[in-house]
Amino acid sequence: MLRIDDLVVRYGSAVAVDGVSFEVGAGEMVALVGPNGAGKSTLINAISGLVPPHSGTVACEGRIAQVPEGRQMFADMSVEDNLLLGGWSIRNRDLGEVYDLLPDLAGMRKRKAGRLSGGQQQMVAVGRALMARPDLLAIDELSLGLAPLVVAELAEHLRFLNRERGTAVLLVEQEVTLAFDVCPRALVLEAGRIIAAGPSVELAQSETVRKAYFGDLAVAEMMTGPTAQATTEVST
Ligand SMILES: Nc1ncnc2c1ncn2[C@@H]1O[C@H](COP(=O)(O)OP(=O)(O)OP(=O)(O)O)[C@@H](O)[C@H]1O
Repeated sequence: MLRIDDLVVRYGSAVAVDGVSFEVGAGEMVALVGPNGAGKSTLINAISGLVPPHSGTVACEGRIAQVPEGRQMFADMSVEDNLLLGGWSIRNRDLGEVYDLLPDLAGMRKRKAGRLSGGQQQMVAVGRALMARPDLLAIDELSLGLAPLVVAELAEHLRFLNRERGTAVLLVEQEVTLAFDVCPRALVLEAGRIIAAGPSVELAQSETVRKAYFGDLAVAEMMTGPTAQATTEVST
């Protein structure tokens, strides 16, 4: 449903995304990981149309909605008003589906968004994106600044959305373990290029990926146990 071909994004003369190509199928959950400055946010912003590409194409069969880095709540507005802003582009004022999918939001709908916890705000940010009735949810850093238990709960909500509504997810995430756990397939970006791609369980086993990008994180053991086979394709 999403197809990226040879995408290049520049900031002046600096190349932030350097010839990236990949696809996300309908209802698929794909993680985009990589070190700081790799170009993850730039790539997701280009996919959402927030930054213009220098060259290449972004083709999407359905609607994309983004959950931005840092959540970007309208702090003085209520949760409900923040949600309604998410439906603005398609004139959707029906909050029912979002409250069905994320029932906690209904309970806090009159509260000011700025007074909520980080985890609650992230849930509002996801709900706000869902108001656009997206076929693909592009999430920039779900776990940013949140406690592990809160992140685990949000991840469960994502899996539920994907299962119940078939929403595809492109998850940009610093927390590699989380990203690999939530998304069956992953892309590893470095210096604007995809340097590895494949099933998350296999990427987690890749020595190259682990050593170069995730230090000593025992991602593989956490996900699959130490005996799983490494079959990932890694290009340099
Ligand atoms: N608005 C901008 N103007 C100029 N350069 C930028 C801008 N935004 C990002 N960059 C640069 O583009 C490169 C990619 O940045 P980007 O934020 O996309 O990476 P990232 O992988 O999301 O990093 P992080 O995980 O730290 O958010 C970096 O070198 C960054 O300094």
